Amino acid sequence: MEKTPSYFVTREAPRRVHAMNRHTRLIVVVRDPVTRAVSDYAQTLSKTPGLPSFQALAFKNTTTSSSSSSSSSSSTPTLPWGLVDTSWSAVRIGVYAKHLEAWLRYFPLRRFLFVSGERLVSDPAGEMGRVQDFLGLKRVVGAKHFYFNQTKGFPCLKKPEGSSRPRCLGKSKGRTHPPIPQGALQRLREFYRPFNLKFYQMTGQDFGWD
Ligand SMILES: Nc1ncnc2c1ncn2[C@@H]1O[C@H](COP(=O)(O)OS(=O)(=O)O)[C@@H](OP(=O)(O)O)[C@H]1O
Repeated sequence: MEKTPSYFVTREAPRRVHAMNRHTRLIVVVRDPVTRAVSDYAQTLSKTPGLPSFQALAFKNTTTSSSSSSSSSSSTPTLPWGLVDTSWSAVRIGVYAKHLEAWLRYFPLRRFLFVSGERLVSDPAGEMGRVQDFLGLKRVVGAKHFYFNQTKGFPCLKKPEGSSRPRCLGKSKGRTHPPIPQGALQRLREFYRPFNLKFYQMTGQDFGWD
């Protein structure tokens, strides 16, 4: 088993994984692409003080007002958040339908399991049940292995193997997200909507992100 999030969005990865073993089972954890973009930004921000704002990176030609500087009153006003900048990786990675398209050229859909990032938090045992079934394993990990840690705000493991103490994921998982203007989030939501719908169609699963 290997976990490398960037495989999903790396052009050469499907061909190489297929060449290595065409029977490979592929598990993809996906969450709302808007929240994912903010999470990605929060991670970069924690390592890069002075990083431009989320909206400066997510949109091309950002203006903060809907009135353009154009002297012509008949000209179309500039949209507050401009065009979404798909060259920014935090935005690009969330276009799941595009990435999946590349993988489906090499692997049939039955080789994939799509895990909902939201349900992994709200119902970790349920999602882990699906993972075990998909891998053809006996259901060993279940509800009794998890508890909700109020301080962390996430589920944690009761007792990992070889330890008598509970264990949560590290500080870099489940960070507080910086505040982002509502309008910017709304604009991104609109941008992702058609891609999300395509992704639901491709996978036969509705992740409920809209
Ligand atoms: N149990 C539990 N504990 C803590 N965090 C949890 C858990 N389950 C899922 N998550 C979510 O995992 C997000 C971080 O995972 P990443 O995919 O960014 O990890 S990685 O950097 O790719 O390894 C992290 O995203 P952020 O909340 O944005 O930090 C969490 O929301």
